[in-house]
Amino acid sequence: MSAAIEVRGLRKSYGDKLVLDGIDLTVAKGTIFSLLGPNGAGKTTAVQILSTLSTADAGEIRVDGTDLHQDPEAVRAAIGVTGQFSAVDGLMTGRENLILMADLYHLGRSEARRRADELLERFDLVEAGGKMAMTYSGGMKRRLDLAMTLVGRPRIIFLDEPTTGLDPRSRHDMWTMIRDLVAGGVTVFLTTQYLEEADELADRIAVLDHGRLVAHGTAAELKRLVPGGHVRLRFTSPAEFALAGQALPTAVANSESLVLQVPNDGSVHSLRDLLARIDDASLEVDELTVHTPDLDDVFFAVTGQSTQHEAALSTDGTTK
Ligand SMILES: Nc1ncnc2c1ncn2[C@@H]1O[C@H](COP(=O)(O)OP(=O)(O)OP(=O)(O)O)[C@@H](O)[C@H]1O
Repeated sequence: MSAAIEVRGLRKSYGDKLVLDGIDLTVAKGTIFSLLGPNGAGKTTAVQILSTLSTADAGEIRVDGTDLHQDPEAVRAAIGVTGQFSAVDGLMTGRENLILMADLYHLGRSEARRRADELLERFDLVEAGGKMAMTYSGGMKRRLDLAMTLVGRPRIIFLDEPTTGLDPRSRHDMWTMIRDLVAGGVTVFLTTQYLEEADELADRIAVLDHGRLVAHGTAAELKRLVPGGHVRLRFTSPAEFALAGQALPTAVANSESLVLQVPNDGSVHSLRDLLARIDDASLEVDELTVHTPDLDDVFFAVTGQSTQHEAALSTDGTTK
């Protein structure tokens, strides 16, 4: 069985700026693949090339078994793209937007209406279907946008940052819809800046940084790339902090924040052991938190960038 997407040696520059520097990737049919990277890493450029909207400088690309250079039309017929910029016309109702899209696929009048109603139902837009799209919330617009992408029944869908700017509730709704799509046999190529999103959804993840894939694998494989977890102990008194440093010699100390990071795998056994040592030394710990490696750690390890900015955005839901 051939892969849904196969890319070898993909390169792209804008002027003298090298944006994609020899990318290789394979996306299996019926899976969610996530291309993860910070702002400006080249994610949108990759999606634009794979979806025929832009051309590569070099590289071999097969989408749905078709060589993209030889037959871009066949590729276009197999894919759907939902980008950061919506195809939704705000002056038309949701239903009219869907019917217009169905007309572009020459579905015929009654089939177009039937398909529009089916998609309104599926994306929880039945009530909103008769209202102008400009009155929709951000989450509703994204759902309509995705519904419009599905009118042509694509086998492969490119979702470019589908939840950027959505509040946490709408983001979770979108995740459910993406999972449902894949359960129906569709392949999803998802770009995101949110580690949590890739962790939740993706079967495989590739991390793009400065035009190169710096890591790839399942979320679990990526997490294994970084050293094990730790327990973070925070103290209020510098004297107590110094004593703790002596009692726990393997800890990494930050004397400014009075924090010790003690290597620990987070198991009950090793936590009990650590608590016993804290007790034996009669240490007054102000705060104790257990930290197991997550994709944030991987991201930091492979790109050298902190994701605190993205993490903050992913919880408050504001736009990037
Ligand atoms: N048409 C263009 N002309 C010139 N430079 C471009 C063009 N499109 C993108 N770039 C540059 O290429 C780099 C990668 O951009 P791209 O939009 O692919 O990144 P991204 O990972 O999708 O970022 P974001 O998360 O901000 O969307 C950026 O430095 C950008 O300024």
